[in-house]
Amino acid sequence: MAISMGKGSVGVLTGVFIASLAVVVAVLLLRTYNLPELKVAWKGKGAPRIELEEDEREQLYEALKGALRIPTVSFSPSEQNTTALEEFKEYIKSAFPRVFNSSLVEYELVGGYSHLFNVQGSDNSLLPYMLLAHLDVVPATPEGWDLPPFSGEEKDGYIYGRGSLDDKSRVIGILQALEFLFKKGYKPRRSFYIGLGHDEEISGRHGAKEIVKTLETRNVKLEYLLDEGFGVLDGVIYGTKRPIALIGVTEKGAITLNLTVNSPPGHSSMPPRESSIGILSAALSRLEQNRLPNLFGTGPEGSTFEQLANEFYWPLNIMMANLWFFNPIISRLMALTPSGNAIVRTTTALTIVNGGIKANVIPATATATVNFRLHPAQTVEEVLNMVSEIIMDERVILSAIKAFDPLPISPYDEENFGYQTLKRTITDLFSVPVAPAVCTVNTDSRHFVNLTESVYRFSPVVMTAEDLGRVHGLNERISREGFETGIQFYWQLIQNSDSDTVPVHRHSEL
Ligand SMILES: CCCCCCCC/C=C\CCCCCCCC(=O)N[C@@H](CCC(N)=O)C(=O)O
Ligand SMILES: [Zn+2]
Ligand SMILES: [Zn+2]
Repeated sequence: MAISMGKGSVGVLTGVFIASLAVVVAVLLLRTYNLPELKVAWKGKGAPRIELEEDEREQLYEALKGALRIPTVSFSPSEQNTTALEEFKEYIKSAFPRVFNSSLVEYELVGGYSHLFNVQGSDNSLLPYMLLAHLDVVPATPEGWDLPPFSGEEKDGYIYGRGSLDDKSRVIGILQALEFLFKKGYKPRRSFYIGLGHDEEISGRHGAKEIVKTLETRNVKLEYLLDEGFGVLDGVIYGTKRPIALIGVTEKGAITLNLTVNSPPGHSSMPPRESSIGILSAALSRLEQNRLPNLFGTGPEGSTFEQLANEFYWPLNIMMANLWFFNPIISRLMALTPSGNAIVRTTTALTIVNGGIKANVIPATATATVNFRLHPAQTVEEVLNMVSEIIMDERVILSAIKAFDPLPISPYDEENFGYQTLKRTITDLFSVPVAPAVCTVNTDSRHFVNLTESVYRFSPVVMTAEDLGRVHGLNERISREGFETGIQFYWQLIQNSDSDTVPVHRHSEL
């Protein structure tokens, strides 16, 4: 039976369609332009800036350069340069005499080479907080560097060296800020700890974990903890109008999975139809081709982009403010770049492969290692199940040598003392918007979740995409100005943390 419509019905349908479209557009625009301003001004005064004399300024650069010259390299989980770790102990003692000799500081060595400082405040009713950093670095050879990686040399206003970003500038920055504070007669009201791990680059088992055990035996609870993170990102997030500070409120989980295939060895002149290397390669290829699902918006990354919506150029601002509508497009766009892809899903990285001993021998065994970084909405168990389904071959033996779930999401509401104190200090110093984010790499802070629910990751420096490539890469360096600003940050954060109340915003002035 044919359905016929009169001219009138068509007109009504068109009218309904146009009205619906208008409603959708109105909602999109309202949500975009009614977003609260990112608040960047605060009630009351924050800590004033440090005023440095010229000799003090030189002293802080020299302190960093000296630290960069000590090659505290973590080569592998079982090999560290312990001579350098010993030297580093003596170095910080001589570079920061006020910190080590103050009657307000209890200092102890933990796990052989890690350092724990307890700075006594005057008000025991306030929970202490903790600043965490690590003094070990990944290896570096001089090839490809403009200046040798362990020379601490300077060029065009930049101090070069392995660790100048990750993470010796924070180690030295925190100690230097405290040294200056003591020099000016500062006495903290709130107690705090400084923890300097010596094996973060190889999991923190003997450093950060031992610090945690030490504090746990003393029943210590923390108001908040701050460790390394991405910092103030300039031009890194596509489509943003100005630099953005991201505070890591969680970090991705991780699995290191070994794959092994055994098959009968033999002469290469009579190869089997399938060899251990062939079976393994097919499994690896399936893993790389079948990425785990795009989960954009199911973890705190949705909040990051919604909170930052006003910071994007048109039309991205409308899309970010309305993820309920544009999620399918944004999630696909994000997956196009490696850094965006790391945010939207559990990533799969093939990192080690081994097999074969001689050109005319069919090997008995082939092995590989795959490193997964887990999206906050997934667990180790779920990912391992998905991986087995993708490989679908019982000849491939799977064994997880390291696995942990994504870290809990730390609070970032207006009542949280740690988050708001950090946010205030960042906005006072850098005058940029601040948003919560997922940290896509792992840090020592993950060992501290039993001591506080408020674990944050933020490094006080402006980073471009090029700078991010220098972390663990070539020509790692920090500008003189960037380093000094970082010290300002800790100088102010320590004083702002003395407050017993949560900082309160007032309307944006930027
Ligand atoms: C005065 C202060 C100046 C501050 C300057 C700080 C500059 C830092 C800028 C960026 C740092 C980026 C942070 C990178 C963290 C990388 C962490 C990492 O690689 N973790 C490993 C952990 C490995 C493990 N075994 O656990 C990883 O995720 O693989
Ligand atoms: Zn680091
Ligand atoms: Zn590192």
